[in-house]
Amino acid sequence: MVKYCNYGSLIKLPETKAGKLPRILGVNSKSYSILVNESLLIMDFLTTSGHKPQFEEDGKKLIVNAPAKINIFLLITPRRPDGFHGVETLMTKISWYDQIIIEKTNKNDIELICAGDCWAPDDDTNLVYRAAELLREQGKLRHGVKLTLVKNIPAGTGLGSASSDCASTFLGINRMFELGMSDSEMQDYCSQLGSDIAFFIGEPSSICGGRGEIIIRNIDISGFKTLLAIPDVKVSTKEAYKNFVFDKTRYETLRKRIIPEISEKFLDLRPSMCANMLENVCFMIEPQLKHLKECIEQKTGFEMMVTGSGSAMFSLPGKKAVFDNEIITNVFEHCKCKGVIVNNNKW
Ligand SMILES: C[C@@](CO)(OP(=O)(O)O)[C@H](O)COP(=O)(O)OP(=O)(O)OC[C@H]1O[C@@H](n2ccc(N)nc2=O)[C@H](O)[C@@H]1O
Ligand SMILES: Nc1ncnc2c1ncn2[C@@H]1O[C@H](COP(=O)(O)OP(=O)(O)O)[C@@H](O)[C@H]1O
Repeated sequence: MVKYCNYGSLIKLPETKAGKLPRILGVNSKSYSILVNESLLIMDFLTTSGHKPQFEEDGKKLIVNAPAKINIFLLITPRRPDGFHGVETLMTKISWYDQIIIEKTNKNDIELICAGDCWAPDDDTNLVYRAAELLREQGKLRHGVKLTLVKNIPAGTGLGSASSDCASTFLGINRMFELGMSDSEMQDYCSQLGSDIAFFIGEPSSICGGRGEIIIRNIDISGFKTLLAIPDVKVSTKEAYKNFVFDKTRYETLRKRIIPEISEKFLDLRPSMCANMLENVCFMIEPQLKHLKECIEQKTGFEMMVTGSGSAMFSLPGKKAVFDNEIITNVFEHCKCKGVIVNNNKW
């Protein structure tokens, strides 16, 4: 069976034992094949992902598009008494989406189906399930609901897809069941389930503080295009924070450079606004990512930076730069990594 999708083509290999084969199985000039569970995924080295609306209706189904994010800057402060680190971050949503399809059912429970090219847990640890469960516990959701998660964005890449899926589930259930919850009510629920979930309820770009759950202010960012590198490696957020060592001098230097740059409400993003205090930890956990960054930078001339706790990286080459798809495809083929070109998300 071959399935075509924007992330690649999926060929089911029912006889194959997943653990016995290498991760990258073959490479040609436009694509490469890797083994995911028991399926062979044929990936184009470079794809583009365009803008989608937040909600789409399909008969009785509501489709919610859940955008990924990048952290333009991510400053981390020392561990707090509650075990979390403080953060100061500018997050912006991008035009690459998972989807949550919501349907009413007559059964008095929550059903979760995981579909799409990428893995997500298909049990009650999935943040899509947990959002619906929390609304049931709170007495807000009184119907049965079927939730189908179409997972296009790989987890553990710092693109926030699990968090976005969760926020989108609150938004979708609120809309479909006419619960009348305000954004701030939903953001309170989001904060109970994770640190950077509340951001996805709100505006396209925000500076967030606290452990990530406090939206300090929204910022209008002018349209941008960014090149994402999506390595075939995951980095756990928990592991990244566990290994983080606070460097006061570095924090103060970065803060002095970045904060004056973002004093205005309307911003043209520039590479000088980018910094990520988790990048070194990410490279310590997965050293091949540092080599990958160097490889892409050397071949494209674009500076790449890790988003969140990694493993994905992005480049902001500036307004006038043009991405030459053929050159980038060659670079990603050489560096054995997937690239996605995306825009800013408009909502
Ligand atoms: C690093 C960031 C940057 O935007 O994004 P991702 O890389 O995950 O996308 C976020 O801070 C991630 O937020 P989120 O993914 O919601 O993390 P959570 O589920 O709340 O936390 C997972 C674990 O990371 C640690 N953690 C998380 C946030 C924080 N401010 N300090 C921490 O020490 C805690 O050990 C926690 O148990
Ligand atoms: N809807 C979901 N999609 C993917 N992963 C999920 C989802 N819900 C819960 N998870 C869990 O969250 C982990 C990914 O979280 P995290 O590392 O913070 O992601 P990211 O770095 O991509 O933002 C997964 O390994 C998985 O255990």
